[in-house]
Amino acid sequence: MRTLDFTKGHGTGNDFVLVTDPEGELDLSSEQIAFLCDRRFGIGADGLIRAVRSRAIPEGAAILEAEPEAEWFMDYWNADGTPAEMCGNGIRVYVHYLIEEGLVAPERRDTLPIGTRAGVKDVLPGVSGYTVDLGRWRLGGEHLVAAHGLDVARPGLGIDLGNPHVVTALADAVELDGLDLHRIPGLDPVAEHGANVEFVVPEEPLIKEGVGRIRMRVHERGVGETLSCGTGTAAAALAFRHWGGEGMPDHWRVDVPGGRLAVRMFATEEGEHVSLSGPAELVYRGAIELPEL
Ligand SMILES: N[C@@H](CCC[C@H](N)C(=O)O)C(=O)O
Repeated sequence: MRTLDFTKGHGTGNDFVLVTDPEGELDLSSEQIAFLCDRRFGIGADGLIRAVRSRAIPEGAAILEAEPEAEWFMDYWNADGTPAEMCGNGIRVYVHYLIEEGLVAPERRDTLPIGTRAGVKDVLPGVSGYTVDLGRWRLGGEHLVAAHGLDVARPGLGIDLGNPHVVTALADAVELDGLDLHRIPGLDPVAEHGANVEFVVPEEPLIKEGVGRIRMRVHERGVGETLSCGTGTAAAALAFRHWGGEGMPDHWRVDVPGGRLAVRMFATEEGEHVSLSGPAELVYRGAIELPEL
């Protein structure tokens, strides 16, 4: 058995095990990752983030050719041991971790470019949290979404933020609170690579002082229901703006069971980007015996 040092962190209750592996020497299997994320037998988390230098992981080495500044790569794994392209809460926690561990130099504390499987994302440390530019997004197809607690399947809109989402609007808070997300929502048609499924309702009023306000619950691909999903909140805000049409704001406040996140859409030379702002916390450090699974 090996001993693995780890740090536990979260962003609005979406929690992660973080491990440092600068030279890419830690060969964690999917089973070991699922063990570490298990809340009864392991540490417990929604996902695992390996801090690895971009040059030490094949996906990162490819990124470095275009973005030599992206020294660090967020190697993100869901709790079931499957890799994911992006994590909006995880990347804020990851940058906080890099800073606290002294893995990035103080003069690099402006915008930090981070390699991910969904390309390089710029993260900006702020006074009360971090803002990540999630980059370009794409509208996808329509699905019918079935979930326990809903009488009939509802329409859902596919949105790609590097990772896949399907967003469904519900009638009201009673319907949202009545959902049982222990079981995976059904999608028709099925999403080719699976999807994170967001259920959303408007707050009353929907728009206040130029800010759109919605509430969301999520079933994450590879995890189950989580207290928050950063890319999911961006997808939910984008879907609501799309459905609302003219007059919808570019600033959104999204309440999730674990807290509150801010989403903003803004123009860039390459087209519209969407950003996500919110807190990042590190809560404890420890060491665990890692079984050879
Ligand atoms: N919680 C994350 C998303 C993590 C990955 C997701 N489960 C997937 O498989 O795409 C977030 O904050 O964005």
